[in-house]
Amino acid sequence: MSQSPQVDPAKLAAAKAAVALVEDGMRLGLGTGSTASVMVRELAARVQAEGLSLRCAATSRATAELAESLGLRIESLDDIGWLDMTIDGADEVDPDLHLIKGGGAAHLREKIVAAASDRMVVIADPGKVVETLGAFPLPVEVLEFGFETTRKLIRRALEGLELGEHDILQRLKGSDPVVTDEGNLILDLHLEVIPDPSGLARALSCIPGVVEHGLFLGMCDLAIIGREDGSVIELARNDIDADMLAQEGE
Ligand SMILES: O=C[C@H](O)[C@H](O)[C@H](O)COP(=O)(O)O
Repeated sequence: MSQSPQVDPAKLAAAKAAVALVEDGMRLGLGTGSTASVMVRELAARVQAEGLSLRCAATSRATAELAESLGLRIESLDDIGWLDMTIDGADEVDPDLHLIKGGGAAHLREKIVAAASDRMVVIADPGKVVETLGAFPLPVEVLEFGFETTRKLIRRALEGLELGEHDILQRLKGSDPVVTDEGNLILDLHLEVIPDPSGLARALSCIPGVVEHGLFLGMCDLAIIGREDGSVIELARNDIDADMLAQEGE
């Protein structure tokens, strides 16, 4: 159940700090991705050591499989009903704690789980902290039906927001399309910068073939940024000094 020796010390520091927030009896959402996996391992170790009684919902099949392999029991979100806290990773975190998520194609389930939680705690390394969202391509989960039409409608929406011409690329694994846990496809929007995340989120949500986009706005309550030396910085909204964190990440 211990972490592998290669685990990133910054991710481990963030994961440990988040797991320290877990209390006996809590209902927890477990995120997806490499940082969330480190957290799931830390959580399983704490549960085993302290005999904590938790109810856990997973944000992906991969997380459910990992958690169960470590002895954590996973229940459906609907059976649990509501969660005290979700701990998840992110691809980008801005000074308002707005996020880009979905680098692992799990943002749809992640958003549903986060929305059903009293508190969303994000764990990340300093490289995820940005002044403005958008360098990480924004994942958008879309239906297979009318896939190219949806891509055109997204392009039109970007033009309407004066975001100009940008690559909107289908996510592939090798030469095969990435298919999400819900059986949908992913388009990655290479925007470089998103000056108005709320406007873009609204525009994308209006497109019928869009199932969910990876902008998490106003959902994150606390970001725990791990550092290589094992310490962490905890950020509430408007607390982020991206330059300082970037220097520490070098
Ligand atoms: O779809 C995946 C999730 O949103 C992940 O939480 C996000 O991509 C961060 O993953 P990682 O911790 O591997 O960088």
